[in-house]
Amino acid sequence: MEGHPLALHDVMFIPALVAQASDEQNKKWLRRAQRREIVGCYAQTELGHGSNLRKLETTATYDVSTQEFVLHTPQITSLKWWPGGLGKSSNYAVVVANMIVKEKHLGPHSFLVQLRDEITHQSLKGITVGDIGPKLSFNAIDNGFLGFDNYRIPRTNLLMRHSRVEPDGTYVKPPHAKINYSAMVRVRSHMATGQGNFLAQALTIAVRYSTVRRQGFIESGEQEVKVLDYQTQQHRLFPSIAKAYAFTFAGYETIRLYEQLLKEVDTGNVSLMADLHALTSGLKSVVTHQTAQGIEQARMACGGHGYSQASYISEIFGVAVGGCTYEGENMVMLLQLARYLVKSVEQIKAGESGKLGPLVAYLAVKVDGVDLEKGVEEYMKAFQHVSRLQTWKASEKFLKLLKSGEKREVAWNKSSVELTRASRLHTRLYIAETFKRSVQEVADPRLKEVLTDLLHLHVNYELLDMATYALEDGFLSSSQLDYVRDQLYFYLAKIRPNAVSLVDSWEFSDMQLRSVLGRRDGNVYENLVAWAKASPLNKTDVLPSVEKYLKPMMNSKL
Ligand SMILES: CCCCCCCCCCCCCCCCCCC/C=C/C(=O)SCCNC(=O)CCNC(=O)[C@H](O)C(C)(C)COP(=O)(O)OP(=O)(O)OC[C@H]1O[C@@H](n2cnc3c(N)ncnc32)[C@H](O)[C@@H]1OP(=O)(O)O
Ligand SMILES: Cc1cc2nc3c(=O)[nH]c(=O)nc-3n(C[C@H](O)[C@H](O)[C@H](O)COP(=O)(O)OP(=O)(O)OC[C@H]3O[C@@H](n4cnc5c(N)ncnc54)[C@H](O)[C@@H]3O)c2cc1C
Repeated sequence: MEGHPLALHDVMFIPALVAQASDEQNKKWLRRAQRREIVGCYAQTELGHGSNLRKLETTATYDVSTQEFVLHTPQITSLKWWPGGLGKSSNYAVVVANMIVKEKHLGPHSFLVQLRDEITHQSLKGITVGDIGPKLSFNAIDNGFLGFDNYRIPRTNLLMRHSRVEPDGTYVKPPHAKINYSAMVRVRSHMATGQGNFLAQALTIAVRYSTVRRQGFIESGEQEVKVLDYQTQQHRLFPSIAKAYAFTFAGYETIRLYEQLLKEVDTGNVSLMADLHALTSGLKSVVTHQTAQGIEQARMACGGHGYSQASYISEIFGVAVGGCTYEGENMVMLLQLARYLVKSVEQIKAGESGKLGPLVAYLAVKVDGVDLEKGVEEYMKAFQHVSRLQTWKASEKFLKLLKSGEKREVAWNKSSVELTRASRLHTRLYIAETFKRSVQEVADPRLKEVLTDLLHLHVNYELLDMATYALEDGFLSSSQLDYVRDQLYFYLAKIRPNAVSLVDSWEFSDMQLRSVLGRRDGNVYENLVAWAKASPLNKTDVLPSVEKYLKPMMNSKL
C-alpha cells in the first residue's frame, strides 16, 4: 500500500516506451525494461510547473553537428520534481523536455535518458538526482528531483513513434499535437478501477468492523446492536459500496477505450483522442474526490479505533488522496472536460448537433419531466437534465462574457467554478450510465438482483445529492424528492443483509488489508490488545525519558 519503488517503472516508464518509442527503438529498450535489466521512471513535473506543460523549462536542444540533444536545467524551478522512483531506484527515465531544433521551440517531447551507471548505479556526470523527502503517504516510493548540466544524449533517444527529428534537424510532426501525453491518459484510464479498489479496501474494513462493534440500542431492553444496523451507519457506508462497484465498471470501459485508442493511433486514426482525454479527465477527478470522501467516512464509521493505525484506513486514505493531485490536479482536469462541453454547446448552437459524440448527444435533447416511479431509465433522464442545465448555464455565462468583450482566458476564469460543476455532473451521469449498463449485462440472476439493489441505491443517493440543480428550474417537485428519499432508505435496509457478502466478494486477504479492525475472523478486540502491546513504547515498562525529563520535572521544587 505504501507504494513500491518500481511502481512507476511498470505504470508509466514501460507504457511510455510502448506508446511513444518506435519499433526500432523498442527492439533496443523495451525487452531490457521488461526484464528489469534497466529501471525507469517518468520525469515530467518540475519544481515550478506541473499542470501547465507548455511552460516546462527543461530544454532539449538539438546539436546538428554531433547529432545529439543537449538536456539542460536553466534555473532552480526547472528541476524535475516529484517523479516516482526517480530519487534512488531508477537508472533511466523518460524525460519530458521542451524540444528546440534550429532555434525553434517545438514544445514538450519525450526522451529516453540514462541517469545512472548500469554497473555502479552512480549518477552520471551532468546529472544531479536525489529524493524529495517524506510525503503524506507513498513513502516507500522515492519521488525524486533531477537536474541536467548540458547533458548530451544521442538524437535517437528522442521517442520517435509519432514525431521525428532527422539527422539534419528536419522535424516531422506527430499526427496529433498531444500524442506525447499518452502515458498520462493511460494512467487516468486506469485510475477509476484503481481508486475503486482503494475505496473497496476501506469499506471492507469498516463494514466488517461494524458487524463486530455493538453499541447502544434500537429497541430498548434487547442486546446492544451491531452498529451496522443503524440507518446513519448504513447511509455512511452503503452508497460508497455502490460507488466502488460503479467506479470499477466505469474503469473497465475507459481501459478498453485506451486499448482501442492505442491500436487506432498506430493506423493514423487519432479521432478518439479528444473524447478519451475529456472523459478520463472528468472521471479521474470525480472518482478520486469521491473515493477520498468515502474512505474518510469509512474511517469515521469505525469511531475511535478508526483513528488508530491499527485500522490501516489512514494509510489507504493517504495513498488514495494522492490521486486527486497526480496525473493532473483535479480542478485543472475538470476544466479540460469543460472545454469539451463548451465546444459541444457551441456546436449545438451552430446547428451541428448531428456531429456530437455519443457521450454528449444528450446536451441537445430537452426533457420536460420524469416519472421516477417507472425506474432507473427515468433517473438517467433526470441526471441528463441536471447535467445539460448546468452545462448550458456555465457555457452561456462564458460565452456572454466573451461577447461583452472580455478576453477568452478572463471570461473562462470568471466562469470556471460553474464550468467545473458542469464537468462533475456530466461525469456522474457517465458513471451512472455505465453502472446501469454493466448491471444489465450480468447473467447470474441472484448476482444481478443484489447489484440492481446497489444501482437503485446509487441513483437515489446521487439524485438527492444533486437535488438543488433539479429543483432550480422546477424539473423535480418536492414530492418527487420525498419519493427519492423513501427509496434511498428502503434500499439501505434492503442491502443490509448482503452488506458483508458485498465487501467479502472483493476477496481482500488479511495480508492485503493489514487491518486489525477488518480481520476476516472478526477477532478484533483480542487483536487490538495484542497490537497495542506490540507498540515500541511498550518494550520497557519505564522509558528512558522518565529519568531524563519526567523525574527532574517532578522533583523540581519550583
Ligand atoms: C496495470 C496498469 C496500472 C495502471 C496505473 C494505475 C494507476 C491506478 C492507481 C492505483 C495504483 C497505485 C500504484 C501507484 C501508482 C502511482 C502513480 C502516480 C504516478 C503519477 C504520475 C504523474 O503525475 S505524471 C505527471 C502528470 N501530469 C499531468 O497530468 C499534468 C496535467 N497537465 C496536462 O495534462 C496538460 O498540460 C493540460 C491537459 C492541463 C493542458 O495541456 P496543454 O496546455 O498542452 O493544452 P491546452 O490546455 O492548451 O489544450 C490544447 C488542446 O489540447 C487538448 N488536449 C490536452 N491534453 C490532451 C490529451 N492528453 N489528449 C488529447 N487532447 C488533449 C485540449 O483538450 C485542448 O483541446 P481543444 O480542442 O483546444 O479544447
Ligand atoms: C504522489 C504523487 C506522485 C507523482 N508522481 C509523478 C511522476 O511520477 N512523474 C511526474 O512527472 N510527476 C509526478 N507527480 C506530480 C504531479 O503530476 C503534479 O503535482 C500534478 O500534476 C499537479 O501539478 P502541480 O503540482 O503543478 O499543481 P499546481 O498546478 O501548482 O496546482 C496548485 C493549485 O493551482 C490550481 N491551478 C493550476 N493551474 C490552474 C488552472 N489552469 N486553472 C485553475 N486552477 C489551476 C490547481 O487547481 C491547484 O489548486 C506526482 C505527484 C504526486 C502527489
